[in-house]
Amino acid sequence: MISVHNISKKFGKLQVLNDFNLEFELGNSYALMGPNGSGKTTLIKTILGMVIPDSGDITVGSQSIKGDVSYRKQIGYMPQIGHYPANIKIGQLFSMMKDMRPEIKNYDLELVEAFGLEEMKNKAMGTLSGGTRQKVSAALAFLFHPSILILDEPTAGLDPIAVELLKTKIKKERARGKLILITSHILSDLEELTNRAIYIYEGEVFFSNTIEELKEITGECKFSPAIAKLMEWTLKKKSKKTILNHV
Ligand SMILES: Nc1ncnc2c1ncn2[C@@H]1O[C@H](COP(=O)(O)OP(=O)(O)OP(=O)(O)O)[C@@H](O)[C@H]1O
Repeated sequence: MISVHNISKKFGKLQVLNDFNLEFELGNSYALMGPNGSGKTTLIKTILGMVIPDSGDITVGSQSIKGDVSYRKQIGYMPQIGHYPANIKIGQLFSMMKDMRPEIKNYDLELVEAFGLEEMKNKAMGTLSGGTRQKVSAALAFLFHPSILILDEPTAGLDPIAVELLKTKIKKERARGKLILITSHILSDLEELTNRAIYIYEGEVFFSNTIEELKEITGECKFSPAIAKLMEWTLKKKSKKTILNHV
């Protein structure tokens, strides 16, 4: 469904993505992991066309993302931090989004209802708490029944009740055969929500396979120690590089 072919991206001298090749299929849920600053958000923004890669191509369905942006209609995106005009009210924001997709008559309002956003429709976005703003971002991501959901740290800043509501919704959509891509540093959430793991480190894809395979190659039967071992391996790789650089 999404094919990432030989994508590279530098910011100044920093090589953030170095020749990335990844395949994302419908019906799978992907945990995108890596240390802070390893390029997770950059990869997501490249898929969304918000960051232009230096080389390579991405296809969504059979459509290249270069040029025609209509592929984005298939994607629901929940950003790490949602930026909205301060004066716009929650209700107005949803109306505006609906006006942008007049062809869609049937909305997914499950999260709007679960989070009680209808009752807050007259509150201005600029007055909302961080968590409420996250609830709005989550509800917008699901609004048009997209077949692909890209969720950048979706549970960060949400209270425990909202976290459970959102996780239930993500699992429901996964069961419906959607493609879900999640970044998070909360391993228990990733273990619960995903079946495939991608670990990126220093601009490269260090691991991309099923969580079962991850457990097998690390010799760990639980997700969290398996990730810890992957991280150890990346650090060893780093120290080996450092030693070689000093020779
Ligand atoms: N527009 C930009 N201009 C310059 N540097 C950038 C830009 N966007 C990202 N970077 C840099 O690229 C690197 C990767 O950032 P990115 O946000 O993709 O990391 P991340 O893996 O999502 O991190 P985190 O886990 O902290 O959210 C960082 O060093 C960041 O400072």
